[in-house]
Amino acid sequence: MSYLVREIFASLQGEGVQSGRVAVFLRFAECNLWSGREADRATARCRFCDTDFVGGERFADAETLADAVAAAWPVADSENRLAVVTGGEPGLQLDEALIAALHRRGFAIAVETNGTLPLPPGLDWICVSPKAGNRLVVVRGDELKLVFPQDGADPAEFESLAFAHFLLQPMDGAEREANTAAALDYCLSHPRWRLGLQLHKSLGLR
Ligand SMILES: C[S@@+](CC[C@H](N)C(=O)[O-])C[C@H]1O[C@@H](n2cnc3c(N)ncnc32)[C@H](O)[C@@H]1O
Ligand SMILES: Nc1nc2[nH]cc(C(=O)O)c2c(=O)[nH]1
Ligand code: SF4
Ligand SMILES: [Mg+2]
Repeated sequence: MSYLVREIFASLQGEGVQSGRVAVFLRFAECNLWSGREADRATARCRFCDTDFVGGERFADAETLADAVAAAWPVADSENRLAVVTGGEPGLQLDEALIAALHRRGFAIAVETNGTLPLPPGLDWICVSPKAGNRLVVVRGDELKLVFPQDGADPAEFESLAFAHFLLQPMDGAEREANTAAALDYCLSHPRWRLGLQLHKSLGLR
């Protein structure tokens, strides 16, 4: 299978429980909840996206793509390699062949997903970020990272799911400050939830 990739870059994981860890980001093009065009945002199934995932480069097969990810690892040795597979929605393209090819190159593989599409087996870390009004099919994993607040996605709805960590990530945009205060308040009164801030944005990283 071939893959349409928006970008590949090294940075720190800026989100979630693994925040601060060095990673290569593999950002796939395309999402099942938004076209990525501003003209469609108001009618999309997910309307607050902070990411440009339109277009990119086509990789012919898993080996070629895994080579490009490995080439982006910032140091010569392969200690503690992590690939964060994101998008767009990685559930559209990520498959077992790519997982195997990345594992062969020494990467642990984390995925950032909206949880509405089934994932292939073999992932090392699954982060699901639910989008209000869109049914989850990925109902277990390592972290559930809810962008907060969202009308129609009360944190309490997700607490019975089989995740090891529950995080609120303030919705970025015009209301970021107010959303951060609201998320902090929620966590202070609901200790199961941990506040997750987008480290890369405050550091000016990608
Ligand atoms: C761009 S998405 C790509 C992965 C996948 N489609 C998803 O939604 O999880 C990466 C992460 O950014 C989060 N995100 C998107 N827009 C955001 C915003 N405006 N503020 C805070 N987090 C946001 C998503 O919820 C997700 O956890
Ligand atoms: N540094 C950095 N960390 C991230 N964690 C999740 C990201 C994403 O867009 O999925 C992201 C991102 O875009 N940059
Ligand atoms: S599901 Fe993820 S990639 Fe798709 S529009 Fe929403 S935040 Fe962006
Ligand atoms: Mg991002």
